[in-house]
Amino acid sequence: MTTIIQAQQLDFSYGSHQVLKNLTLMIQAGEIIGLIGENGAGKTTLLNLLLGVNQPQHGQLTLWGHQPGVPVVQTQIGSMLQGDIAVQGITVGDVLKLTARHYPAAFAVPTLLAQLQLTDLANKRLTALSGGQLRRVTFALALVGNPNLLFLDEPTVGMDVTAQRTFWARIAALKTQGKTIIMTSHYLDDIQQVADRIFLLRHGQLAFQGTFRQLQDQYRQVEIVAQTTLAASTFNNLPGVTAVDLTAGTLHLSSEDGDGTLQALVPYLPELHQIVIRRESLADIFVHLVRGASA
Ligand SMILES: Nc1ncnc2c1ncn2[C@@H]1O[C@H](COP(=O)(O)OP(=O)(O)OP(=O)(O)O)[C@@H](O)[C@H]1O
Repeated sequence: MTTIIQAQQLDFSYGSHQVLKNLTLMIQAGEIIGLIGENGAGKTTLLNLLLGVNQPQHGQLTLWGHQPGVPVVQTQIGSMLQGDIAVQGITVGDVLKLTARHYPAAFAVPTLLAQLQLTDLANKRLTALSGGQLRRVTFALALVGNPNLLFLDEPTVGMDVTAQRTFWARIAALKTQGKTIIMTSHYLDDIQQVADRIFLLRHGQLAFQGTFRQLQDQYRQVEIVAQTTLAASTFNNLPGVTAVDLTAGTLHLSSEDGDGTLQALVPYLPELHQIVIRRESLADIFVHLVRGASA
């Protein structure tokens, strides 16, 4: 495996506000990394360090063994940041052609436009695009250079359902081509589906890095859902139960001891119907982690 990104003990502050603390991470070629965390956790700040927009005050950061921001690195990176694109009076086709010139192995613009279903917008000026159309064009700008490494910050925000499907199909294709992708998103179901590894930033520190399966194993939460006429208080003190929600006859139990909770539920089975037991999703675990951190 080829290591593309290596960061050791990175610290970054805006003035006296320390945003990233002691970050150490390594990313291999071909990985899709889901970078998640609450608003303000430091995700965009980390992407900006990787792009060389800002420099860490402490620690080492290299991409392909080079400093961030140097030309040999930049020509291998495509990025789609939040509020990225300076809207100008030029057309979609022209801005893509201009961007493509900076890359040694760029795509032919008409081909890329067709793949991303943007051909109809080719002659439109950027100023005439809707918010969602502008996001789709920004994704095209990230891809046009045929880069090996992509930074995508909240890429699907504002995209309609069709555009999101085109986006995810493209991500799947990029993965089979061995591209490396670091993506932030608050749509955790999507991250759970696509990411090889998840990096969870909490208050500027990496609270977790690993596969979703490893995260599930670490936080052995299960969710038990059932229909019942029993009161919520029946379940509060059962072994392992960490949360009880009973709304309109539907019970949701979170448990950190699935076996223990299920055994304790046996006496209540006659009054529990349509029982479903499932391991928690990334979104569920995220809420527990964030709640735990602020408790
Ligand atoms: N240019 C800046 N100057 C000063 N502080 C900043 C600047 N940019 C970001 N911050 C602060 O740094 C912290 C991390 O911000 P960052 O944008 O990295 O968070 P994020 O995880 O990307 O959040 P979100 O999910 O809301 O996009 C926040 O407290 C933010 O207020």
